[in-house]
Amino acid sequence: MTVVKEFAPAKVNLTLHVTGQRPDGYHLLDSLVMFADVGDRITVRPSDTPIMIIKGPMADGLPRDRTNMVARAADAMAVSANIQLEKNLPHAAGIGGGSSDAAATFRALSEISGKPVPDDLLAFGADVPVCMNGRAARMRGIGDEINPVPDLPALHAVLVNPKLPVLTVEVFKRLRNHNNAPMPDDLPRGASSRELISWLSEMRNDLQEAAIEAEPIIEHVFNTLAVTPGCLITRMSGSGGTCFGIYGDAETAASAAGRLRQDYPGWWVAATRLNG
Ligand SMILES: C[C@@](CO)(OP(=O)(O)O)[C@H](O)COP(=O)(O)OP(=O)(O)OC[C@H]1O[C@@H](n2ccc(N)nc2=O)[C@H](O)[C@@H]1O
Ligand SMILES: Nc1ncnc2c1ncn2[C@@H]1O[C@H](COP(=O)(O)OP(=O)(O)O)[C@@H](O)[C@H]1O
Repeated sequence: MTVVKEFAPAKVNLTLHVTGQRPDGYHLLDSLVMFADVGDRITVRPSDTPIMIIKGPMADGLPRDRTNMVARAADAMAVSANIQLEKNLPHAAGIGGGSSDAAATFRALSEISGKPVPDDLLAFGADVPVCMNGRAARMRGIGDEINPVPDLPALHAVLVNPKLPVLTVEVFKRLRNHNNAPMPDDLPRGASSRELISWLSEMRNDLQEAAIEAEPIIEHVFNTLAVTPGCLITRMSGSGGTCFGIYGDAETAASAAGRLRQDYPGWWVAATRLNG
């Protein structure tokens, strides 16, 4: 029997500039996005009845009905399948878990059925188009303008989430400045990792203040990461609460992650490579 497996990587917003707001309330963004080597896993098998099985360390609390992003993607494709979601990423965490799951489901169902994925991926969430692409990209518009940025160096990072959900809509609601400067036109393509990190230090996540207001523990997560040995830069991803630190090599990142796990057993901590 055909079995298709797809990886749904965590999305990391290295930068997230909010540059305007449309009359319908949606915000214009300018974001440099990379994808991690940690993520969820989707396994799809043909089945006469649609089945969704959710397991994995972060499965608790996820919707198990047809509102789950995996089920939404399957229903939109009108492909009956047995879909297993191994949930490894925290949810409502600013790392696009639901969007990445939807994108992986679209890819897998397209492969088993031969059907194309829907044209309007944005209708499933502002992060779904960039997750469908799955590679480092500059994301603009409200998430619909995706330009691949192929020549970035890989980065060694630690992702930390305090396991408190942060709702994206609540963060945007608290945002006071809706018109901030975009990133420079030219991104540091072909840069070394040191050069990229130095460039990032001039960039922002414009949602950070609003996210901390919504969930003050994010500031603690951020400050805790910032003082881990070898941490070169600390940022928040998306609308939070996941923060990340970047390190010079995989060993330094792994040792920071080990220390954080020991000190904060209630937090989700992952050492990861962000792929360029
Ligand atoms: C902020 C970002 C940055 O990558 O990441 P996350 O924090 O979700 O990971 C995304 O734009 C989120 O994408 P996604 O989580 O798919 O958002 P959606 O479900 O489409 O929107 C949730 C709510 O966020 C607000 N929203 C979202 C995107 C956008 N460009 N402007 C907005 O104002 C709207 O209030 C919307 O109702
Ligand atoms: N497969 C899924 N994985 C994660 N969240 C999902 C999924 N399906 C539906 N959701 C819902 O989507 C919301 C956003 O979750 P997620 O995509 O993880 O966060 P974020 O938008 O912060 O990146 C949560 O409230 C969650 O309950």
